[in-house]
Amino acid sequence: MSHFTPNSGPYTVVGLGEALFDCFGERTVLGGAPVNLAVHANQLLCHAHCRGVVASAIGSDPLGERLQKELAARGMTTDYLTVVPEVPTGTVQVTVDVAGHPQYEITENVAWDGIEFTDSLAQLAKSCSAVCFGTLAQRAPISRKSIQHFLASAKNALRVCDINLRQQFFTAEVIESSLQAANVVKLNEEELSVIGELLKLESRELPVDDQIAGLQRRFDLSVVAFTRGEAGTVLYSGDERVEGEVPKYLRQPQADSVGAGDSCCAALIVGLLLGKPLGEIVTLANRVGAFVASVQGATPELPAEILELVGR
Ligand SMILES: Nc1ncnc2c1ncn2[C@@H]1O[C@H](COP(=O)(O)OP(=O)(O)O)[C@@H](O)[C@H]1O
Ligand SMILES: O=C(O)C(=O)C[C@H](O)[C@H](O)COP(=O)(O)O
Repeated sequence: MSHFTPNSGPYTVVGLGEALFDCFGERTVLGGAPVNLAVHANQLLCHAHCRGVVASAIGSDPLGERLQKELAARGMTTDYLTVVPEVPTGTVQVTVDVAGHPQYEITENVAWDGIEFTDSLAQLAKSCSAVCFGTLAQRAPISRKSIQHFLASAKNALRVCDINLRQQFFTAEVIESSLQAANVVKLNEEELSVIGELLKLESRELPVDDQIAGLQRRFDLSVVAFTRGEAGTVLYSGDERVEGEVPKYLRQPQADSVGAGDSCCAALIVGLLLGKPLGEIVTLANRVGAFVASVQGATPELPAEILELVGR
């Protein structure tokens, strides 16, 4: 595949996988890459009667209830959250260095490890416009199977793999099958290097552009998004390589870059669905990512000047 042809909407963008709370000491905030992604896609698209949706599982506990309330407060459906009563809602301990870069300690045996492929998820898979998934939620077999089923059923959708390699929770096999199932991939330099090694890509010792060309040759990818923190995002599609200006937002005290990647990925998906040129998409992705990196937490309200870029 060299290009994705968007349909005319209305669009449903699904964040599929871990739904959890990021814990910064005593402060706990909504998190999980698929949740962050869906919240931002919902903000960017809701003016056009489109939506971001979280497909995950929560425990039968106060954090599970809070997760439902937080999504509802953002005007989002909780219909695709199943309850797994025996285990807790997911949590992640986040530590942030002086530059605002996070490190994650992800709790095991939690509700999002047990996402079942229910009839309602099967319907969602058939009807959604885009689904974003990663490797972390595939660490346990129940969720791994459901994610694979979902992707196999989402034949007409943009299937975006935000690879998000976390701790020891990935294998070469999961990376390989995820890249096979995807038509768009988002990754950063460290992830590119780990993937190159694990999949024994011939291009793994070459400069980044050549490594990405190697990835494009090996997998059927319409777009590769390469994220570089404050240096901004680069998009690769066919022979095109597009980068853009990275805006400067005043960094708030206590700012952290948690969620910058997820929000940037949401902007990428929205831009592709709306059929925007790659140059406009990279501008939007850089703005959204830079804004989220300048504030505390992963799911802030986006400013009007960003929403206007998608035609609000
Ligand atoms: N400190 C920053 N200043 C400006 N833009 C940023 C900053 N951090 C992230 N971004 C934007 O967000 C995108 C994704 O952030 P990054 O932290 O690189 O994601 P990932 O989670 O994929 O490693 C970057 O490519 C860039 O566009
Ligand atoms: O789900 C995970 O993988 C987590 O570790 C929880 C975090 O909320 C997000 O992942 C943040 O993701 P970034 O946008 O890459 O900063």
